[in-house]
Amino acid sequence: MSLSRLQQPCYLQQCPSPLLPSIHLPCSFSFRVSPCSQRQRRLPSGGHTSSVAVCCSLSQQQQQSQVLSSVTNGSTVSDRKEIRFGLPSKGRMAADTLDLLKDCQLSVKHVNPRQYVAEIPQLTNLEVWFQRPKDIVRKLLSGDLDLGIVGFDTFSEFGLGNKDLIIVHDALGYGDCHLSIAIPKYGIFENINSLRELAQMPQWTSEKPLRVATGFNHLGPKFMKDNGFKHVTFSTADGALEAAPAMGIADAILDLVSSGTTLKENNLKEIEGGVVLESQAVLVARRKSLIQREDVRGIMKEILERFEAHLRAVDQFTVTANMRGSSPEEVAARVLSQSSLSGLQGPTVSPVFCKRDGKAAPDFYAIVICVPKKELYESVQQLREIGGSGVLISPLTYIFEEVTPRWQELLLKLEL
Ligand SMILES: Nc1ncnc2c1ncn2[C@@H]1O[C@H](COP(=O)(O)OP(=O)(O)OP(=O)(O)O)[C@@H](O)[C@H]1O
Ligand SMILES: O=P(O)(O)OC[C@H]1O[C@H](OP(=O)(O)OP(=O)(O)O)[C@H](O)[C@@H]1O
Ligand SMILES: [Mg+2]
Repeated sequence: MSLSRLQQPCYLQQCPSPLLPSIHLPCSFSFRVSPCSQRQRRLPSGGHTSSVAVCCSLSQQQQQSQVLSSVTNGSTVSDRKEIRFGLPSKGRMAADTLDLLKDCQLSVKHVNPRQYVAEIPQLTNLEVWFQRPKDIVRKLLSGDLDLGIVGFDTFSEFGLGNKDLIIVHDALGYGDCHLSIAIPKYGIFENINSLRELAQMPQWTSEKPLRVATGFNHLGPKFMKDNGFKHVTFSTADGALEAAPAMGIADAILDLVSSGTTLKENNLKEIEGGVVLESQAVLVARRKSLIQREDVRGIMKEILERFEAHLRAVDQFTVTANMRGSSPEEVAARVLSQSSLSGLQGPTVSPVFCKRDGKAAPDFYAIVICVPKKELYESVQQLREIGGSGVLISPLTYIFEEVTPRWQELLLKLEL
């Protein structure tokens, strides 16, 4: 891997309009695209990138899409040969992402936490780039990354529904949270318990709109508009949004919730119909990379198969038990009569031979089944009821199916 051949990444910066922190719908933003290096960057065509400034009255989404498509359709996509995988550099997603890869025998070799490039020795020609989640999405759009792992919320907020981004695995099993609107429990909101009631409050007028604080400047306005809010303004901040109502800066907030503790501690409540989306970590890819490069598809398939096999296994135990019986069929029928013992594809029943009258004869049968972890005790009880003994429980690491369902779905999405 030659790092000297790597392009300097291109930063897409979102510059709040002078109106901020109060953004009125339709939001007005300006965006600047500039190379991160001081020098101008040579393009494969021999041209140079230059700063692009967009500042017009288009909606935020239209503006962002326009800038992003000029980046994507333009010339930032290099003819590099490496495959680039973006992983969260810090925050909630970082450690769990590395753990998942490790559990799938794809450990990331990362010598120094301040170094942003690493490798997965099992996957040749793959570079891991550690980036902030929102930058992973932006760099997938600009073609500077091919694959990535981010939260679905970040994917939706910064991906803007762009068709060049594909979700390859939508449930990696960590980073669970939801994006939700929350209002104070007190004052004029005391008896407001649904989004409908909030929208119908007579207090909101064009002179005095509902003020929402959010870091989700794309999803927030879209959600409120889709839900019939006419008089609403948005302000933004990088964190601690829950303070905004008590500070008198906002009436409501739209932010991520997982345990709900931050809302509770700040005297805020969620309301019926107020969930914008449910989120967890997702594996994403750039459509063009998958379509144009067989090697990207190959690596994607391997990562996806390992993820699927591991995530399918992680909630299951292997259960082995001995049962007396007259034949494998009779033992199987007894096992299948129990709701918690049907396993993934029915039980494996093997004769256990012992010596009887000088001959080897099946005396009892060993059964092997997979049971969901949360049904373990129930399964053991059912096994005992049908004559099972010597029950052994062991963890399950992978379940590889004949075909990987999400890979089949991906090929369909790619029309390949
Ligand atoms: N309670 C939670 N609050 C925020 N994010 C959560 C929560 N639970 C899970 N997540 C997930 O973690 C991600 C946030 O991670 P992190 O805080 O590192 O990123 P960020 O806030 O987008 O980055 P930055 O701090 O650089 O702005 C979210 O996008 C979401 O997918
Ligand atoms: O439901 P909970 O489990 O309480 O989690 C929700 C809180 O966590 C996040 O904030 P974070 O901790 O990232 O701090 P920040 O707001 O300063 O970014 C999020 O923005 C909420 O404030
Ligand atoms: Mg954060």
